[in-house]
This record gives sequence, structure tokens and C-alpha cells, in this order.
Amino acid sequence: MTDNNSNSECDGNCKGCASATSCNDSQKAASGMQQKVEMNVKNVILVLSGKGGVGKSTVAVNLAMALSNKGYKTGIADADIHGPNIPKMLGIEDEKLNSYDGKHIEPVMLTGKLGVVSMAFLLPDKSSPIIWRGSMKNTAIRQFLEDVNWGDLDYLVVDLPPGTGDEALSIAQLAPNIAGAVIVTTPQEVAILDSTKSVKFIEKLGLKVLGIIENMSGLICPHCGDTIDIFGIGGGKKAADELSVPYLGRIPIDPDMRKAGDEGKPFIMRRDGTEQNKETWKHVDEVMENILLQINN
Ligand SMILES: Nc1ncnc2c1ncn2[C@@H]1O[C@H](COP(=O)(O)OP(=O)(O)OP(=O)(O)O)[C@@H](O)[C@H]1O
Repeated sequence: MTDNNSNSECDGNCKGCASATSCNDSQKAASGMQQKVEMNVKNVILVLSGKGGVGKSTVAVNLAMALSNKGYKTGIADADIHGPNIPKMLGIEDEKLNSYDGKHIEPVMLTGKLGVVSMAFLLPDKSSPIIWRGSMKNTAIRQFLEDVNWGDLDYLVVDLPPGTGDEALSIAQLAPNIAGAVIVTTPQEVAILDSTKSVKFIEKLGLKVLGIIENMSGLICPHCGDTIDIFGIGGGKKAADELSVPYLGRIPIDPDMRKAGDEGKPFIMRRDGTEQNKETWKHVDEVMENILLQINN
């Protein structure tokens, strides 16, 4: 076994792993020997994608908000250590994490039923990069689960960075009661190819794929109501069928969705009654219901 973060050299069966003393956290993660943390959560939902910028955080905040609006006690763990955008999307980027006993961290409560933790709350300057190796990220993720006063949660929604790296592996191995993973993609071939990797990654870890969401799926023209295929339509459904995983639905490109993220007020809190808004709402509602159906399936 080497002393770096490579997982290719650690099979989890060497003497070091057996004695559990000589591997660093990342190697333990790679070998699958990390113990689940203890926390009172009924369902952990992972949100991931193969490619960046496809709408994971957008889906995560809307899903968490939808669940808490239904009365479920919900948490969001922003596990995108290098690019934590959840606080900005919820309009709480100036908040800080507090600790009353020096050990446990209080989540930032958006409402009585929705708490949030993110690296963004710990940064002195929002534009500072976080330059961390895998083992440090693993430790931070463990703390997000174990050291946060979440209370009893019905759902914990975890927003992951793109790809199948340290953060995804850490969460998959540390979090208890993982209901499954929602894979977000856009319709183009390159995004689909990368989301296929996400599906295989989740399956390899023995977790359930709740399904694929096709985001940015056509633009409904606000003037004529016609759909313009900017990135195409149907790639997510095709991928879901080919991979034999559920298709959770599609969300069109909607300028209001982008505004919602920029203004820190999630889309599902905006109902303006326009035809375009109603159409997007119909799709968002369908996607959220399908996720819940798959969890209870
Ligand atoms: N359906 C949509 N219509 C319009 N804009 C959208 C839509 N979905 C997401 N966006 C916008 O696209 C941008 C990227 O979305 P988001 O940050 O959710 O992606 P991400 O996959 O989490 O990104 P990253 O890989 O950087 O974490 C944001 O500005 C968001 O508001």
C-alpha cells in the first residue's frame, strides 16, 4: 500500500487495513472499510451528475424545499467542497455555522423544517478556493454528517460535485439509510455519456439509482409557446431506458429557473401564473413526485 490518495493500490485486505491504523481516510474510503456514521435520518438522497453545470444544485434545493413544504424535516448537505453553491441559491450566503459546545455544529435553518450545511458558511472570503486533498474532504464530509445537530431528519438531500470522486465515495460509504441517487443530466450526448458513468458508479457501490432527470430539456418560447430544442430533448429518457433505471422526467430551460438560483429564491417558491411558468411547474412537480415514488418503491 502506498501513502498517497490513490485507490488503485488499496484492496482493503492488507495488514494495514486489517489493523485499521496505517491507512489514511482516503485509502480507508477507497477500500470500503469506513464505518457508517450515527445520525437519525430516515432517508438520504444523493444528487449527482457526470458533468458539471447540469443543474444538480438547482434540483437539490428545489427537492429539499418541496420535501420541507410537505412537512418533512429536511436537511441539505452541500458536499460540493470546492464549489459550494447551495447557500447562494437559497439566499443565505452570508450566514455562518455556529457551535454552542465547541464540538457540534448547528445547521443554518432556512425554516423550522429545513437546515443547511455547506463549506461556503466557513469561508472568510467567498472567492477563496479550497485546496484540499481527498482525506481532508473525507473528514469534512464526515463532520457534515456526524457533528451537525441535525436532530431527527426525514430526509437529507446531499448535493455532490460532478463526477465520481472523493466526495461521492465518502458520502456513499459514510451516510446511513441511503434511499438512493438522483442523476441529473442535460440532453446532449456528452452529458449522457458522463451520466452513464454516474449510474454505474452508484450501482457498483450497491446503492439504488432513483432515476435520471433530464434538465435544460428544451426552451419553451415565452412569446409563441413553441419548444426550441437548444440542447435537444429525449437524451435522458433514452439513457434511462438503455441503462434500465427509472426516468424521473424532464425540466425545460426556463429563465426563471436561472433567476431563482441567482436571486436565492428557489423556483418552487415562484409561481407567477405565466404560461411558461405553469409549464415548467408541471414538469418540476412531476419530477419531485417521481423521486418520492421511487424512494417508496
Ligand atoms: N432548467 C433550467 N433552466 C434555466 N437555468 C437553469 C436550469 N437548471 C439550472 N439552471 C441554471 O444553470 C446554472 C447551473 O446550475 P447548477 O448550479 O444547479 O448546476 P450544477 O450541476 O450544480 O453545477 P456544478 O457542477 O458547478 O455544481 C445555474 O445558474 C442555474 O440557475
